[in-house]
Amino acid sequence: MDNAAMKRGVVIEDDWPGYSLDLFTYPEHYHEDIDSVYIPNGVIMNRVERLAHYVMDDFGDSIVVLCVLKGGYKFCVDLVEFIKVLGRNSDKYLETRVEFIRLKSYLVGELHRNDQPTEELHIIGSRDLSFLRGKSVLIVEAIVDTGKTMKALLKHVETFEPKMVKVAGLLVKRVPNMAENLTDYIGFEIPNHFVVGYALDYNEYFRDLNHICVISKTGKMKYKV
Ligand SMILES: O=P(O)(O)OC[C@H]1O[C@H](OP(=O)(O)OP(=O)(O)O)[C@H](O)[C@@H]1O
Ligand code: HPA
Repeated sequence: MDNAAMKRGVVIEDDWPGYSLDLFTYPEHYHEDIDSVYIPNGVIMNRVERLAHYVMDDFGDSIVVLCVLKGGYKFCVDLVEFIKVLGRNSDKYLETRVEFIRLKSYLVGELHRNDQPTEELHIIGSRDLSFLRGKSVLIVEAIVDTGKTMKALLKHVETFEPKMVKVAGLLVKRVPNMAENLTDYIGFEIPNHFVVGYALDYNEYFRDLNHICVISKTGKMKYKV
């Protein structure tokens, strides 16, 4: 596989319908709210393990992992766990310090409402990132959609003069005017659908779903605010 293809991660094509819900287990109360299992949990986990290998190969002996809340928490936990396991089973140990950051979009004063991104982004957690100075930083984010969040965060992080910054995005959406080269480690490149699960939410619902799923019309209506 060439470098460019590897960089895109697992590419999920536009016509991928996902797996029938009957083939997997999931919380029964979401039965009407999701259309399909888009990426099963086991596939996510194996891909995260692969990304942990890439991270191990690229970084020296220590990193600061900057987890973007809330969506990034599952990916962050699993990625760091795989990095630790790899370290115990090889002659290289990558020390990880984990920090958290939360971004809030202002305009209507709320985080993403329904599935519509709002405009301006402000850091609301861990504003002072001076501990990043001179450090190797890995930003861990669940999804890069319009790329606005990541662009704003990268700009903010760079002001603290880290030694290097890389971005791990579990999902990158294929959207018009897709922001190229924001993400160094991509789990999956996905079509422009609103997805939930594996800590990704729709108005705070579905974070407790282990698979990544496509929300149904019923689900959108039911949890609309
Ligand atoms: O590329 P973008 O279009 O900027 O979208 C990506 C961001 O949107 C979501 O966060 P959200 O604001 O919904 O907060 P949450 O993770 O706390 O739910 C997601 O977790 C990313 O951080
Ligand atoms: O597809 C998505 N799902 C959940 N949260 C998101 N934030 C941006 N895009 C998405």
